[in-house]
Amino acid sequence: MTSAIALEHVTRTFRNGAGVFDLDLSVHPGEVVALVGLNGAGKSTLMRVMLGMLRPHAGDARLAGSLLNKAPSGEWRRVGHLVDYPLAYPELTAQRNLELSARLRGVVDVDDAIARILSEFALEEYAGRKVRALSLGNRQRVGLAAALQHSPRVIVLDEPTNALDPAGVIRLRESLLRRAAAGTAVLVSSHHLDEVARIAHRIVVMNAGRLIGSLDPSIPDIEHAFFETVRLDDEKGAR
Ligand SMILES: Nc1ncnc2c1ncn2[C@@H]1O[C@H](COP(=O)(O)OP(=O)(O)OP(=O)(O)O)[C@@H](O)[C@H]1O
Repeated sequence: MTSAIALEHVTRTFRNGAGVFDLDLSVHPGEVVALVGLNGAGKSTLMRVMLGMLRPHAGDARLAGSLLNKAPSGEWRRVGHLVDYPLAYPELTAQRNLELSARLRGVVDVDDAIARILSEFALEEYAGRKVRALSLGNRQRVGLAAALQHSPRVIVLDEPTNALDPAGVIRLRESLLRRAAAGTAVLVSSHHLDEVARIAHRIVVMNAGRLIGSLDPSIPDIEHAFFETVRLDDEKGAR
């Protein structure tokens, strides 16, 4: 099966020597892959390379089998992502922001898509408010709504539960599980190990810019397994 999105031997470093090194990672349609790692491990950098926001120094990034710079625009329209900050114009209302982002993605029935996503993320009462006047969590909900309203076939979310309240976390979990069950490929990073264990088919561990192994989401003490994996890798590096 062609990967929905993939990195092959990707390296991208920064001037200070940090970055990501020789990464291989594929996410297939219908699969939820969680990316976990300590602060600075390289999760956001990996996602930025995967989305074409950073050009790799070595290796290839692919979308639906095509190199990113050759992927048809129709494939890009089927990508939904939230990396870094929610992409919203603060002076416009939540509704207007969703409308603009839906049009950019070629959504046909914009009103219908917005009504659905507002309900999915319980944003109806905030639709008419300017984004700058929303709470952090509600701004995050608007960012997620903008990333998901066009029913993407590939979803990449960097720490999407940041600032969400428990109800928001549950809504997002249900949304991602439903989308994956319908064939969408999902890559999500998080520091909440128990939460990702609930939704991920695979949990991939990053440390110091490398992928160092995977964790079985069904194991009982996922936090212990995570720290043990990182500790063993650090010990190897120190030898
Ligand atoms: N633009 C940049 N210039 C220099 N170094 C950078 C840049 N972006 C990231 N880095 C470095 O690359 C490494 C990986 O950062 P990255 O943000 O990908 O980690 P992360 O796993 O997403 O961390 P966190 O969990 O804190 O969000 C870090 O050491 C970071 O300081």
